[in-house]
Amino acid sequence: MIDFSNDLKALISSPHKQWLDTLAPQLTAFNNNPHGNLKRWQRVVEQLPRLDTEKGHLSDTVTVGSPEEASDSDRARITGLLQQLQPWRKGPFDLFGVFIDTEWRSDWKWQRVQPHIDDLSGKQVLDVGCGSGYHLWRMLEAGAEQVWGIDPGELFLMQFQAIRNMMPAKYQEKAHFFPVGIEHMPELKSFDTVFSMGVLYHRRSPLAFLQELKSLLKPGGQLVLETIVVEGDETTVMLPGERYAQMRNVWFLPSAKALSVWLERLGFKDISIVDHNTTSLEEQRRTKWMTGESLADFLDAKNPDLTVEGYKAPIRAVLTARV
Ligand SMILES: Nc1ncnc2c1ncn2[C@@H]1O[C@H](C[S@+](CC[C@H]([NH3+])C(=O)[O-])CC(=O)[O-])[C@@H](O)[C@H]1O
Repeated sequence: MIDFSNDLKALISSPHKQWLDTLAPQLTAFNNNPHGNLKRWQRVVEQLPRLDTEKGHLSDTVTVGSPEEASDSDRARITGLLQQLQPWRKGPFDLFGVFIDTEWRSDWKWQRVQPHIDDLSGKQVLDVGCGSGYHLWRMLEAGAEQVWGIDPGELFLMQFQAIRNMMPAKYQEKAHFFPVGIEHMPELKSFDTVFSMGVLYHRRSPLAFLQELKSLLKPGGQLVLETIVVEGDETTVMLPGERYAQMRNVWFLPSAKALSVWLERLGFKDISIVDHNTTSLEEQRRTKWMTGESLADFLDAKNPDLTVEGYKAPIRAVLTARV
Protein backbone atom coordinates (compact mmCIF):
# COMPACT_ATOMS: atom_id res chain seq x y z
CA MET A 1 0.00 0.00 0.00
CA ILE A 2 1.31 3.43 -0.93
CA ASP A 3 0.82 6.06 1.76
CA PHE A 4 -0.47 9.30 0.22
CA SER A 5 -1.50 10.84 3.58
CA ASN A 6 1.00 13.72 3.52
CA ASP A 7 0.05 14.59 -0.05
CA LEU A 8 -3.65 14.52 0.84
CA LYS A 9 -3.00 16.72 3.89
CA ALA A 10 -1.31 19.25 1.61
CA LEU A 11 -4.24 18.99 -0.78
CA ILE A 12 -6.82 19.81 1.90
CA SER A 13 -5.14 23.13 2.67
CA SER A 14 -4.60 24.01 -1.00
CA PRO A 15 -6.89 25.74 -3.53
CA HIS A 16 -7.56 22.28 -5.02
CA LYS A 17 -9.36 20.89 -1.95
CA GLN A 18 -12.33 19.85 -4.09
CA TRP A 19 -10.06 17.34 -5.90
CA LEU A 20 -10.25 15.15 -2.81
CA ASP A 21 -13.82 14.05 -3.63
CA THR A 22 -12.71 12.10 -6.71
CA LEU A 23 -9.08 11.47 -5.79
CA ALA A 24 -9.61 9.70 -2.46
CA PRO A 25 -11.65 6.81 -3.96
CA GLN A 26 -9.23 6.62 -6.91
CA LEU A 27 -6.26 6.20 -4.58
CA THR A 28 -8.14 3.55 -2.59
CA ALA A 29 -8.81 1.66 -5.84
CA PHE A 30 -5.13 2.07 -6.80
CA ASN A 31 -4.05 0.49 -3.52
CA ASN A 32 -6.69 -2.26 -3.70
CA ASN A 33 -5.62 -3.36 -7.20
CA PRO A 34 -1.86 -2.86 -7.18
CA HIS A 35 0.28 -3.26 -10.29
CA GLY A 36 2.09 -6.65 -10.19
CA ASN A 37 5.48 -5.06 -9.45
CA LEU A 38 4.33 -2.36 -7.05
CA LYS A 39 5.26 -4.22 -3.86
CA ARG A 40 8.74 -5.01 -5.17
CA TRP A 41 9.29 -1.39 -6.25
CA GLN A 42 8.00 -0.18 -2.88
CA ARG A 43 10.52 -2.41 -1.06
CA VAL A 44 13.29 -0.94 -3.21
CA VAL A 45 12.26 2.59 -2.20
CA GLU A 46 12.02 1.62 1.48
CA GLN A 47 15.52 0.10 1.45
CA LEU A 48 17.21 3.28 0.19
CA PRO A 49 19.57 4.74 2.81
CA ARG A 50 18.08 7.63 4.83
CA LEU A 51 20.76 10.29 4.42
CA ASP A 52 19.45 13.53 5.86
CA THR A 53 20.56 16.50 3.82
CA GLU A 54 19.80 20.19 3.57
CA LYS A 55 21.28 20.28 0.08
CA GLY A 56 19.18 20.19 -3.06
CA HIS A 57 20.09 21.91 -6.32
CA LEU A 58 17.14 21.72 -8.64
CA SER A 59 19.12 22.71 -11.71
CA ASP A 60 19.82 20.93 -15.04
CA THR A 61 21.00 17.87 -13.15
CA VAL A 62 18.55 17.68 -10.26
CA THR A 63 21.01 17.11 -7.44
CA VAL A 64 20.34 15.85 -3.93
CA GLY A 65 23.00 15.97 -1.20
CA SER A 66 26.73 15.99 -1.89
CA PRO A 67 29.24 13.13 -2.26
CA GLU A 68 30.75 13.97 1.18
CA GLU A 69 27.41 13.26 2.87
CA ALA A 70 27.41 9.58 1.81
CA SER A 71 29.91 6.72 1.96
CA ASP A 72 30.98 4.57 -0.99
CA SER A 73 28.84 1.78 0.40
CA ASP A 74 25.80 4.13 0.54
CA ARG A 75 26.45 4.97 -3.11
CA ALA A 76 26.76 1.30 -4.07
CA ARG A 77 23.47 0.65 -2.28
CA ILE A 78 21.68 3.57 -3.95
CA THR A 79 22.98 2.46 -7.36
CA GLY A 80 22.00 -1.19 -6.88
CA LEU A 81 18.52 -0.32 -5.64
CA LEU A 82 17.71 2.38 -8.17
CA GLN A 83 18.90 0.12 -11.02
CA GLN A 84 15.95 -2.06 -10.01
CA LEU A 85 13.60 0.81 -10.90
CA GLN A 86 14.72 0.81 -14.57
CA PRO A 87 13.95 2.08 -17.14
CA TRP A 88 14.86 5.62 -16.06
CA ARG A 89 13.54 7.76 -18.90
CA LYS A 90 13.33 11.34 -17.62
CA GLY A 91 16.16 13.13 -15.78
CA PRO A 92 19.13 13.50 -15.15
CA PHE A 93 19.55 13.22 -11.38
CA ASP A 94 22.56 13.15 -9.07
CA LEU A 95 21.95 11.55 -5.67
CA PHE A 96 24.85 11.94 -3.23
CA GLY A 97 27.27 11.45 -6.16
CA VAL A 98 25.28 8.71 -7.97
CA PHE A 99 24.57 10.06 -11.46
CA ILE A 100 21.39 8.78 -13.10
CA ASP A 101 21.97 9.26 -16.80
CA THR A 102 18.41 8.92 -18.08
CA GLU A 103 17.24 8.11 -21.62
CA TRP A 104 16.14 11.72 -22.11
CA ARG A 105 18.04 14.93 -21.49
CA SER A 106 14.87 16.40 -19.98
CA ASP A 107 16.91 19.47 -19.05
CA TRP A 108 17.10 20.34 -22.76
CA LYS A 109 13.30 20.32 -23.01
CA TRP A 110 13.10 22.59 -19.96
CA GLN A 111 15.63 24.99 -21.54
CA ARG A 112 13.34 25.31 -24.57
CA VAL A 113 10.19 25.75 -22.47
CA GLN A 114 11.28 27.92 -19.55
CA PRO A 115 11.91 31.24 -21.36
CA HIS A 116 8.23 31.30 -22.41
CA ILE A 117 6.40 30.50 -19.19
CA ASP A 118 4.80 32.88 -16.68
CA ASP A 119 6.78 33.65 -13.55
CA LEU A 120 6.00 30.68 -11.29
CA SER A 121 6.82 32.49 -8.03
CA GLY A 122 4.22 31.58 -5.41
CA LYS A 123 2.15 29.71 -8.01
CA GLN A 124 0.16 26.47 -7.96
CA VAL A 125 1.40 24.33 -10.85
CA LEU A 126 0.17 21.07 -12.37
CA ASP A 127 2.25 18.81 -14.65
CA VAL A 128 0.04 16.40 -16.59
CA GLY A 129 1.99 13.28 -17.60
CA CYS A 130 4.91 14.14 -15.33
CA GLY A 131 6.88 10.87 -15.77
CA SER A 132 9.53 10.53 -13.04
CA GLY A 133 8.72 14.07 -11.90
CA TYR A 134 11.96 15.61 -13.21
CA HIS A 135 10.21 18.76 -14.43
CA LEU A 136 8.29 19.12 -11.13
CA TRP A 137 11.63 19.81 -9.43
CA ARG A 138 12.49 22.36 -12.13
CA MET A 139 9.11 24.08 -11.56
CA LEU A 140 9.94 24.31 -7.85
CA GLU A 141 13.34 25.78 -8.75
CA ALA A 142 11.44 28.39 -10.79
CA GLY A 143 9.64 29.47 -7.59
CA ALA A 144 6.35 27.53 -7.59
CA GLU A 145 4.62 27.38 -4.21
CA GLN A 146 3.36 23.82 -4.75
CA VAL A 147 3.83 21.45 -7.69
CA TRP A 148 1.40 18.65 -8.47
CA GLY A 149 2.11 15.87 -10.95
CA ILE A 150 -0.32 13.33 -12.35
CA ASP A 151 0.66 10.28 -14.38
CA PRO A 152 -0.91 6.79 -14.51
CA GLY A 153 2.55 5.16 -14.72
CA GLU A 154 3.14 3.21 -11.48
CA LEU A 155 6.89 2.89 -12.05
CA PHE A 156 7.15 6.67 -12.50
CA LEU A 157 5.37 7.15 -9.17
CA MET A 158 7.95 4.94 -7.47
CA GLN A 159 10.86 6.72 -9.16
CA PHE A 160 9.40 10.04 -7.97
CA GLN A 161 8.98 8.73 -4.42
CA ALA A 162 12.56 7.39 -4.39
CA ILE A 163 13.91 10.83 -5.33
CA ARG A 164 11.52 12.74 -3.06
CA ASN A 165 12.42 10.65 0.00
CA MET A 166 16.03 11.81 -0.39
CA MET A 167 15.18 15.49 -0.93
CA PRO A 168 15.57 18.09 1.84
CA ALA A 169 12.29 18.41 3.81
CA LYS A 170 11.64 21.93 2.45
CA TYR A 171 11.23 20.45 -1.06
CA GLN A 172 9.52 17.21 -0.06
CA GLU A 173 6.50 19.05 1.28
CA LYS A 174 5.98 21.07 -1.91
CA ALA A 175 6.02 18.29 -4.53
CA HIS A 176 3.19 15.78 -5.01
CA PHE A 177 2.46 13.00 -7.48
CA PHE A 178 -0.84 11.16 -7.85
CA PRO A 179 -1.17 8.08 -10.11
CA VAL A 180 -4.20 9.25 -12.08
CA GLY A 181 -4.78 9.97 -15.77
CA ILE A 182 -6.02 13.35 -17.03
CA GLU A 183 -9.35 11.76 -17.99
CA HIS A 184 -10.08 11.21 -14.29
CA MET A 185 -9.57 14.82 -13.23
CA PRO A 186 -12.44 17.02 -12.06
CA GLU A 187 -12.82 20.53 -13.51
CA LEU A 188 -10.85 22.23 -10.77
CA LYS A 189 -10.16 25.64 -12.38
CA SER A 190 -7.60 26.16 -9.64
CA PHE A 191 -4.08 26.00 -11.17
CA ASP A 192 -2.09 29.07 -12.21
CA THR A 193 -0.07 27.09 -14.77
CA VAL A 194 -0.77 23.70 -16.32
CA PHE A 195 2.01 21.95 -18.20
CA SER A 196 1.44 19.05 -20.52
CA MET A 197 4.55 17.85 -22.27
CA GLY A 198 4.68 14.73 -24.44
CA VAL A 199 1.08 13.61 -23.78
CA LEU A 200 -1.24 15.00 -26.49
CA TYR A 201 -0.20 12.41 -29.11
CA HIS A 202 -0.98 9.61 -26.64
CA ARG A 203 -4.60 10.76 -26.33
CA ARG A 204 -7.12 9.31 -28.76
CA SER A 205 -9.31 12.43 -28.53
CA PRO A 206 -6.92 15.38 -28.52
CA LEU A 207 -9.67 18.03 -28.43
CA ALA A 208 -11.24 16.42 -25.36
CA PHE A 209 -7.75 16.36 -23.84
CA LEU A 210 -7.19 20.08 -24.49
CA GLN A 211 -10.63 20.84 -23.03
CA GLU A 212 -9.68 18.85 -19.91
CA LEU A 213 -6.47 20.86 -19.57
CA LYS A 214 -8.49 24.08 -19.92
CA SER A 215 -10.88 23.06 -17.17
CA LEU A 216 -8.00 22.75 -14.71
CA LEU A 217 -6.80 26.34 -15.14
CA LYS A 218 -7.87 29.41 -13.21
CA PRO A 219 -9.15 32.33 -15.31
CA GLY A 220 -6.02 34.02 -16.70
CA GLY A 221 -3.90 30.89 -16.08
CA GLN A 222 -1.34 29.65 -18.57
CA LEU A 223 -1.23 26.38 -20.52
CA VAL A 224 2.21 25.17 -21.58
CA LEU A 225 1.83 22.47 -24.19
CA GLU A 226 4.62 20.40 -25.75
CA THR A 227 3.96 17.69 -28.29
CA ILE A 228 5.14 15.96 -31.46
CA VAL A 229 4.02 17.89 -34.54
CA VAL A 230 4.33 17.57 -38.31
CA GLU A 231 5.34 20.24 -40.80
CA GLY A 232 2.43 21.98 -42.49
CA ASP A 233 -0.19 24.70 -42.31
CA GLU A 234 -3.44 25.27 -40.38
CA THR A 235 -5.07 22.33 -42.18
CA THR A 236 -2.35 19.68 -41.68
CA VAL A 237 -2.91 16.80 -39.26
CA MET A 238 -1.44 13.30 -39.52
CA LEU A 239 -2.89 10.13 -38.01
CA PRO A 240 -0.15 7.51 -38.38
CA GLY A 241 -0.72 3.80 -38.87
CA GLU A 242 -0.41 1.30 -36.08
CA ARG A 243 3.05 2.51 -35.13
CA TYR A 244 4.94 5.78 -35.26
CA ALA A 245 8.66 5.63 -34.33
CA GLN A 246 7.82 2.16 -32.98
CA MET A 247 5.28 3.59 -30.51
CA ARG A 248 1.87 1.91 -30.68
CA ASN A 249 -0.10 4.54 -28.80
CA VAL A 250 0.37 7.54 -31.08
CA TRP A 251 -2.76 9.24 -32.38
CA PHE A 252 -3.02 12.71 -33.89
CA LEU A 253 0.07 14.66 -34.93
CA PRO A 254 -1.09 18.16 -35.98
CA SER A 255 1.17 20.87 -37.37
CA ALA A 256 1.91 23.55 -34.78
CA LYS A 257 -0.37 25.91 -36.75
CA ALA A 258 -3.22 23.38 -36.77
CA LEU A 259 -2.77 22.92 -33.04
CA SER A 260 -3.09 26.71 -32.61
CA VAL A 261 -6.41 26.52 -34.47
CA TRP A 262 -7.62 23.74 -32.16
CA LEU A 263 -6.72 25.86 -29.13
CA GLU A 264 -8.50 28.88 -30.61
CA ARG A 265 -11.64 26.86 -31.36
CA LEU A 266 -11.70 25.74 -27.73
CA GLY A 267 -11.61 29.34 -26.52
CA PHE A 268 -7.95 29.68 -25.49
CA LYS A 269 -6.44 33.17 -25.85
CA ASP A 270 -2.93 34.59 -26.44
CA ILE A 271 -1.84 31.47 -28.33
CA SER A 272 1.84 31.39 -29.34
CA ILE A 273 4.05 28.81 -30.99
CA VAL A 274 7.24 29.43 -29.06
CA ASP A 275 9.52 26.59 -30.12
CA HIS A 276 10.05 24.00 -32.86
CA ASN A 277 12.79 21.40 -32.49
CA THR A 278 13.83 18.12 -34.13
CA THR A 279 14.67 15.59 -31.43
CA SER A 280 18.36 14.71 -31.68
CA LEU A 281 20.06 11.39 -31.02
CA GLU A 282 21.91 13.13 -28.19
CA GLU A 283 18.67 14.17 -26.46
CA GLN A 284 17.03 10.70 -26.46
CA ARG A 285 19.39 7.75 -26.29
CA ARG A 286 20.14 4.41 -24.64
CA THR A 287 22.14 4.69 -21.39
CA LYS A 288 23.21 2.48 -18.53
CA TRP A 289 19.93 3.44 -16.82
CA MET A 290 17.69 2.72 -19.84
CA THR A 291 19.14 -0.23 -21.67
CA GLY A 292 16.22 -0.87 -24.06
CA GLU A 293 15.68 0.57 -27.53
CA SER A 294 15.78 4.33 -27.98
CA LEU A 295 15.48 6.94 -30.73
CA ALA A 296 18.38 5.59 -32.87
CA ASP A 297 16.49 2.28 -33.13
CA PHE A 298 13.25 4.06 -34.10
CA LEU A 299 14.80 5.94 -37.04
CA ASP A 300 15.69 4.61 -40.49
CA ALA A 301 19.36 3.54 -40.26
CA LYS A 302 20.04 4.85 -43.79
CA ASN A 303 18.10 8.11 -43.42
CA PRO A 304 17.69 9.46 -39.88
CA ASP A 305 15.24 12.09 -41.22
CA LEU A 306 12.68 9.28 -41.37
CA THR A 307 11.24 6.89 -38.80
CA VAL A 308 11.54 3.13 -39.40
CA GLU A 309 7.96 3.28 -40.73
CA GLY A 310 8.92 5.94 -43.31
CA TYR A 311 7.30 8.97 -41.60
CA LYS A 312 9.19 12.20 -40.94
CA ALA A 313 11.32 11.88 -37.78
CA PRO A 314 9.80 13.47 -34.64
CA ILE A 315 9.68 17.26 -34.46
CA ARG A 316 8.36 18.74 -31.23
CA ALA A 317 6.73 22.11 -30.70
CA VAL A 318 5.98 24.15 -27.60
CA LEU A 319 2.84 26.32 -27.50
CA THR A 320 1.59 28.61 -24.78
CA ALA A 321 -1.98 29.84 -24.33
CA ARG A 322 -4.20 31.42 -21.72
CA VAL A 323 -7.77 30.87 -20.55
N1 LIG B 1 -4.05 9.61 -19.64
C1 LIG B 1 -2.90 10.13 -19.21
N2 LIG B 1 -2.89 11.11 -18.29
C2 LIG B 1 -1.74 11.62 -17.84
N3 LIG B 1 -0.52 11.17 -18.25
C3 LIG B 1 -0.49 10.20 -19.16
C4 LIG B 1 -1.65 9.63 -19.69
N4 LIG B 1 -1.31 8.66 -20.57
C5 LIG B 1 0.04 8.62 -20.59
N5 LIG B 1 0.55 9.54 -19.74
C6 LIG B 1 1.95 9.78 -19.38
O1 LIG B 1 2.50 10.74 -20.26
C7 LIG B 1 3.91 10.60 -20.23
C8 LIG B 1 4.45 10.78 -21.61
S1 LIG B 1 6.20 10.98 -21.68
C9 LIG B 1 6.46 12.66 -21.23
C10 LIG B 1 7.02 12.86 -19.84
C11 LIG B 1 7.34 14.28 -19.46
N6 LIG B 1 6.14 15.13 -19.33
C12 LIG B 1 8.31 14.91 -20.43
O2 LIG B 1 7.87 15.74 -21.23
O3 LIG B 1 9.49 14.59 -20.36
C13 LIG B 1 6.48 11.09 -23.38
C14 LIG B 1 6.81 9.84 -24.01
O4 LIG B 1 7.62 9.08 -23.43
O5 LIG B 1 6.28 9.58 -25.13
C15 LIG B 1 4.23 9.22 -19.65
O6 LIG B 1 4.86 9.39 -18.41
C16 LIG B 1 2.87 8.56 -19.56
O7 LIG B 1 2.75 7.66 -18.48
